[in-house]
Amino acid sequence: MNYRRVVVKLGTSVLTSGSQQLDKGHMVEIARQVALLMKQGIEVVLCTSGAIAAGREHLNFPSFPNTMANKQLLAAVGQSQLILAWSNLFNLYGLQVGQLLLTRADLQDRERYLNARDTLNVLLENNIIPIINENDAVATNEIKVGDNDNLSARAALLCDADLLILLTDQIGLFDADPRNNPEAKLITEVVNIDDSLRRLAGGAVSGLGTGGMATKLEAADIARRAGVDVIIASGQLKDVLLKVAAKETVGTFFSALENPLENRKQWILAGPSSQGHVVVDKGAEKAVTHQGSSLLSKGIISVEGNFSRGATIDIVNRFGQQISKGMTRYSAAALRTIASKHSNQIEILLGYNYGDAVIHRNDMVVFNTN
Ligand SMILES: Nc1ncnc2c1ncn2[C@@H]1O[C@H](COP(=O)(O)OP(=O)(O)O)[C@@H](O)[C@H]1O
Ligand SMILES: N[C@@H](CCC(=O)OP(=O)(O)O)C(=O)O
Repeated sequence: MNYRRVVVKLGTSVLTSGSQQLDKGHMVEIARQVALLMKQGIEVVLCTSGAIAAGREHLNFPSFPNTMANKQLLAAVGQSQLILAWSNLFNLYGLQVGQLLLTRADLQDRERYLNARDTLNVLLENNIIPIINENDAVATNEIKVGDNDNLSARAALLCDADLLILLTDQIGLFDADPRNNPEAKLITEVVNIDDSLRRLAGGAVSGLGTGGMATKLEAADIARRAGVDVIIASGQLKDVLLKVAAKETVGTFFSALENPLENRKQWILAGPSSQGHVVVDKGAEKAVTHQGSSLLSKGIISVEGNFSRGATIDIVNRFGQQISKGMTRYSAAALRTIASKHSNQIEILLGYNYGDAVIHRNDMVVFNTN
């Protein structure tokens, strides 16, 4: 099957070609490839980093202290330069762009999530290239997605893409960080994203980038669970986007999972940030991860955070590993009262009952932790 709708994420490392400023020569090369994909009938969404780098360049590399306010200043200055550059470069190919600046708060609220989805769709239907970045100028840590790898995966879900291409400064994911390990080997295909793979990706981050390969794996995990193929490849590889569209083997490929999560679970995975967590015992861990069960109060050992009923929380095992994320039917205070108690005690202990399941199976996403 040919790709129909593609999200392309460009890291700072690609936009600057490893320098301290935007490499417009390289950006025009990306614009050329996108224009050719569109001629082939493939719709393209760009998720572009580089606002902060562009801000530094535009202000002639000021020696500001590295505070949140100064980063927001750089992003505010740089984002306008970045979108101007993209707009001018796409105009060379007769194409128009539309800008979407998002934060986690926009994805957290289901209604705003659906609004962002409508905007993306209407831009694409009108042959306008959506250009997405995090709204760094207004985002505080609490409402940030935080890195554009995760943001691009969420964009892929929002617009129902069938492919996410993460372009970076390496030719793909290696079995060790190639910067410190010359023996590192390229992994051409990933079948399972598990803890042993995450350990390979824990390493360094290039010059101005955020997150390294760890955030690319998080992004790949979110996207493929929603039925989106993912490729990590080099932004410097000649005709990289055309090669991907022609199904040539490039970089590291993650095939979409065969049974993608339904829309509601995709949103649980990609939308709200977790407000807290419950630690569960061995039996509950097994029931949730291997038996397709809901989480019951009996298996809860402890509760962290101060969340309300309906909040999204993590389920964590005794070793601190996250095994699941879902929507709780009980507040943190209520859970502290009913933790480790049998479901038939809920009404007696609380004076009300929202059901036996603390997190119902239909409201939870389970992770692979091997
Ligand atoms: N296993 C790995 N394979 C490839 N790169 C890795 C790995 N572990 C860490 N890295 C680092 O991740 C960097 C890319 O991430 P990042 O700097 O955030 O780029 P971008 O700006 O493209 O998002 C690479 O330059 C590399 O040093
Ligand atoms: N939103 C930020 C980029 C954050 C980010 O994830 O950077 P990168 O790892 O280079 O993709 C910016 O525009 O500078």
